[in-house]
Amino acid sequence: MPSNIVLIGPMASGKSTVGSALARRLSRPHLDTDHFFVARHGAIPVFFRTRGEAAFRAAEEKIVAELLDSPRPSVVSLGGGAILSAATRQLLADCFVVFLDVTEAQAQLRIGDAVTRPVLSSEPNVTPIERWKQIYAEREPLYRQCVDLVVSSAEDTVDSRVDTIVQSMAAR
Ligand SMILES: Nc1ncnc2c1ncn2[C@@H]1O[C@H](COP(=O)(O)OP(=O)(O)O)[C@@H](O)[C@H]1O
Ligand SMILES: O=C(O)C1=C[C@@H](OP(=O)(O)O)[C@@H](O)[C@H](O)C1
Ligand SMILES: [Mg+2]
Repeated sequence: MPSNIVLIGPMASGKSTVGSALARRLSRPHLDTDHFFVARHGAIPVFFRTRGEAAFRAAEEKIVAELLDSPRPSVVSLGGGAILSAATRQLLADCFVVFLDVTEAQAQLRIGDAVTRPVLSSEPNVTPIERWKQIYAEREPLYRQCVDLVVSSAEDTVDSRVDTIVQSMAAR
């Protein structure tokens, strides 16, 4: 079994939800980088407003590095933009990296009003789902660079996604 399993993908692809279920299935700790961020720095939308995105990315990079250095093999759910950091992408080379894909229609149902994800309201006159699409297009090459397993958007339930990840790891 690889040391850390890391879930990456766009906002609302299910990284936090699937990560939690996968960790339960494997009896591993679940480390969600956004939860650690909030515990250390407070709410993400407030941090974006007061400190800006560059400060968020720097703090996020530090938290990801700390969590990937955990002494116990863990399931780590990253925030959707964590792979923007070259240092983070480099650390992922030693992990089993799972990209959770999601369609625009699924994302639209799942992002809600986007208040908790400030990058979706960063452009005036662009709706959250339009912004989600733009960001996904910008980041997709980076996601694909890092990945060991792609879980297709056709695998729609949390349980089927967990099954696919466990089976793929067992086959290695
Ligand atoms: N496979 C799924 N089917 C239906 N809803 C899901 C699924 N995965 C996640 N969700 C829901 O979508 C929303 C976003 O999921 P979340 O795990 O927070 O995504 P991420 O961490 O990738 O942004 C949550 O409300 C969650 O309950
Ligand atoms: O994609 C992004 O830039 C972000 C994704 C969020 O996490 P989720 O992908 O878990 O929603 C969170 O880290 C922050 O709002 C920024
Ligand atoms: Mg999340």
